[in-house]
Amino acid sequence: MYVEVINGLLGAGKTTVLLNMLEQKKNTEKVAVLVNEFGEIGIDGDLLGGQGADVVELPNGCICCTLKVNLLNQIKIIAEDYQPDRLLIEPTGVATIKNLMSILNSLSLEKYLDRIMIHVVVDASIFREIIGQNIGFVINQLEMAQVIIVNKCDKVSAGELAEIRKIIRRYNAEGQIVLAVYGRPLDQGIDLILQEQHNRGHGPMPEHGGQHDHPHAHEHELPLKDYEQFSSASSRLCDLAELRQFFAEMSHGDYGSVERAKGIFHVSGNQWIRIDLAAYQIMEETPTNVFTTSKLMVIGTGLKKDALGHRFNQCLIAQESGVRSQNKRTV
Ligand SMILES: Nc1nc2c(ncn2[C@@H]2O[C@H](COP(=O)(O)OP(=O)(O)OP(=O)(O)O)[C@@H](O)[C@H]2O)c(=O)[nH]1
Repeated sequence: MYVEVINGLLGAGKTTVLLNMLEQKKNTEKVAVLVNEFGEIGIDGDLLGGQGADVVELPNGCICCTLKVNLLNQIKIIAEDYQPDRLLIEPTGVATIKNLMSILNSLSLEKYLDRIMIHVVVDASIFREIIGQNIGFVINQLEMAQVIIVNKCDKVSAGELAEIRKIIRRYNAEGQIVLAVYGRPLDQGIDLILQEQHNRGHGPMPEHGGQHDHPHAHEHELPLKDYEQFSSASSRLCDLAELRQFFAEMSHGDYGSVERAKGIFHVSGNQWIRIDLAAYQIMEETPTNVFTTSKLMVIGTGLKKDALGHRFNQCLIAQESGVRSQNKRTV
C-alpha cells in the first residue's frame, strides 16, 4: 500500500488538498483516507465522505502521540480488510511529523507499506508569520516533505511567492514546490511565474538550490502551543445569522485565543453550510455532501469553554433537523 501523508498546520488547506486528490483519482484506483482530528468531534471525515474512498476518522487526539496505538491498529485493519492501492493520511495540524514517521516506519507496519510520500500544505497568506512563530516545527515539516504545496496563492502577490519560495528552499533543496489555489495546482509552476516577473523587470529572481546554512531542524524542534479544543454537536436546526455573529465574536477574541474554528451546520431551508475561521478569516461554503449532525469544533489557547457552549446553544433553533445517514467510519 502506497501511503501519502498530507501534513500542514491548522487551517492550511489539508482537507481541501485531499478533496482535490480524491477528485483526481483514477476510477480503477482503490483509495482509503485516514483522517485524524484534534477535536473530540470529527468534521473532516464528514467533508471527505462520499468521494469514492473508504474514510476512517480518528478524532479526539493526535495520531503522532495520544492515538499512536489506534493509528497502528487502523493501518493494519485498512491494509487487511480494505486493501487499498493508496492510503491518504491527514494528521491534525498539531502532529509532529517526526513522531508520525517513526510510527509509520515501525517494524509492525513494514509488510503493509510500500512507500511513504510526505506532502506539506502551507498557507501562503500567513506563511512568514507562521514560520516566525513556530520556526522549529515548520522547518521539520518543510525538511521532511517531498512535495510542498503552497496553498491559498489567490491571497498573495507574486513577490510574496518569491519570498516564500526562498524560505522553503533554505530548508528543502529538492522537494517539489506546487502552487495551489483551493488545493488545485496552478498550471504555471513557480519558476515560470518568477521568470516572467523577472523578465518584466519586477521583483526578485528565485535563488537556485538550497543552501543548508541553517541549524538542523531537530536541533531546535519546539513543540507547538498547548492547544485546547471545544467541540459540540446537535441535531437541531441552526440560526445562520446567530452563527455568523458567533464566528465574528470568536475571531475578535471573545472566547479566548481561537486559532481555528470550523463547523457544518443545518440551517433553515434544509441547507447545510460550512463555516470556517482560519488565518483570521471567516469563510462560508455550501457543501454538496450529505451530513447527519451539525458540528462545531474550536481550537486555540485559553478557551472559555462554558461561554462557547452557551453561545453555540443560542445558535440552535428548537426544531429537530431531520437527519440522514452517511458512509463513514469513526473509530
Ligand atoms: N482563499 C482560499 N481559501 C482556501 C484555500 N484553500 C482552502 N481554503 C479555505 O481555508 C479553510 C481551511 O481549509 P481546510 O482544507 O479545512 O484546512 P485544513 O488544513 O484541513 O484545516 P484543519 O484540518 O482544521 O487544520 C477552508 O475554509 C477552505 O475553504 C485557497 O487556496 N484559498
